[in-house]
Amino acid sequence: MLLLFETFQSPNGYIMLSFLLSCFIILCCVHHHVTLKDEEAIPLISKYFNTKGRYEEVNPYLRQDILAVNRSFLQPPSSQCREIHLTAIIRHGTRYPTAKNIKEMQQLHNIVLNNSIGEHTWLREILTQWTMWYIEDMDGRLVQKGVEDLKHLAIRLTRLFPSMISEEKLRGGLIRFITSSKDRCVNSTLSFKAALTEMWAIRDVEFGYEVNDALMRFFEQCTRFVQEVDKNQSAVIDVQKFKQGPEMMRVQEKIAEHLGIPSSFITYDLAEAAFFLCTYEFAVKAINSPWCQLFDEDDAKIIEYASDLREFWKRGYGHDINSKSSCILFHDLFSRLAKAANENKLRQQVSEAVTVQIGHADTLLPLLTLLGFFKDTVSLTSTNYASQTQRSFRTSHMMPYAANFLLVLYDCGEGGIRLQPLLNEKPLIFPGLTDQQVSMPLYEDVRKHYRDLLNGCDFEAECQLFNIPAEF
Ligand SMILES: O=P(O)(O)O[C@H]1[C@H](OP(=O)(O)O)[C@@H](OP(=O)(O)O)[C@H](O)[C@@H](O)[C@H]1OP(=O)(O)O
Repeated sequence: MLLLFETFQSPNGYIMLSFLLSCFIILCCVHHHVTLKDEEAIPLISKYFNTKGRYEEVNPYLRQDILAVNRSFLQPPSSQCREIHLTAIIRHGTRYPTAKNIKEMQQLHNIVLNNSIGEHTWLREILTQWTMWYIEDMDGRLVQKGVEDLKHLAIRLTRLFPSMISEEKLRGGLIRFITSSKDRCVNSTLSFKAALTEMWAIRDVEFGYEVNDALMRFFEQCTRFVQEVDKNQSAVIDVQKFKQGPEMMRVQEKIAEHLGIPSSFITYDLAEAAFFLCTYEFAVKAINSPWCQLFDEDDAKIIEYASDLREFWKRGYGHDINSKSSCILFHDLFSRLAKAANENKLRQQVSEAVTVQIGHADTLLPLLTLLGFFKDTVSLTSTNYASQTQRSFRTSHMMPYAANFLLVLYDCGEGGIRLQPLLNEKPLIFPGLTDQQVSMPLYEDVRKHYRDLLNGCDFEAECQLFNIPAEF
């Protein structure tokens, strides 16, 4: 220490010390700038992006390491537990806006560019320099980020469940892929499979997939849902009322003020289009777009609620048929669990170890609702926004791009057969199941809990237009 002190006492020592000090300061600045830059890249309102949100905002630890996993979440009750079946129902990855939304974006941008409307504010000046690059042909197609979303998810799931999603099981034909026919889902399926074949350098075998819209797009085939909800404006009357209500009117006025445009020009749809431009510029291009400057946190929470209100009444607890339209997927899931449990009981190889099903937010939300997840004590309505700020039914937390609902069946030996649900790689507790202590209840207890659905929930009966109660 004395020698070191003496060294720095010398003229050369001072030069060395100042050099080391300046290196340290530069490194701190670079680190701070990089961190700041990273933070600056993330819109402050990104946690309110509903189904237009990135997966990384639901699991922020992935921003530092996209392949990070936390096996401690799995918590099997004992070391005897081994996985015997895994079903993963996954929403496609990041996509372009739909044609419907692109039209609204174009309409908004044309108003911003029209010098004969209102006057120019500094933000409007910036937005007139922004190039409208979305075209209707994009129409919801998967983007490169969406390919990466599914590849990274596939790799994380092999790390979380190495005995299930494995080269041996893939080569053994024990992993099955089912997808919606939509381009974004098919390409998400191909991305998930490509991650596995690339990781294991499998070039000699092609692994197929099944297109099954009856399962993955059941909402289109449930006649009663289509007639009574999807095509029935009165089924979402609360959404319409909220869109015309005081909270949204204020958001639209603030957007108009920011743009120097008369508020009469900024309808709900154009306000939503501005919000979507912010979400897509971030999700697709990782840009904190000037469009995001049109909203503060309060505005974003209001627009988030409007979207949740729509999903609640169209895909969630608002109408019973919303969840009953997913009966076909529910029975498909539980019949596969029953088959795996039986094969395991007979000491046979489980013929379908892993099932990967790729669909939409509209696939997952009704199923989660049918199972009772994320249910609030009070319905979301057009008049209780203020009291619903802590609601469970919040698609920004549930349903980002690449959202995934997993059901993992375990054989725990003397601990019995157990079933663990996970959403977005985090464990869920089956709602209303008595033994809340374990995150992994007995499979039989889960079946007892859902026995009414298992014995009923008949898709044909539920979805026929004149729904005659089953007992007749
Ligand atoms: O508001 P858009 O047109 O984006 O709505 C899409 C759905 O997107 P989401 O509301 O879930 O963000 C899209 O669901 P996705 O999971 O496939 O992205 C759905 O397939 C599409 O038909 C649009 O739903 P809509 O209810 O028909 O507007």
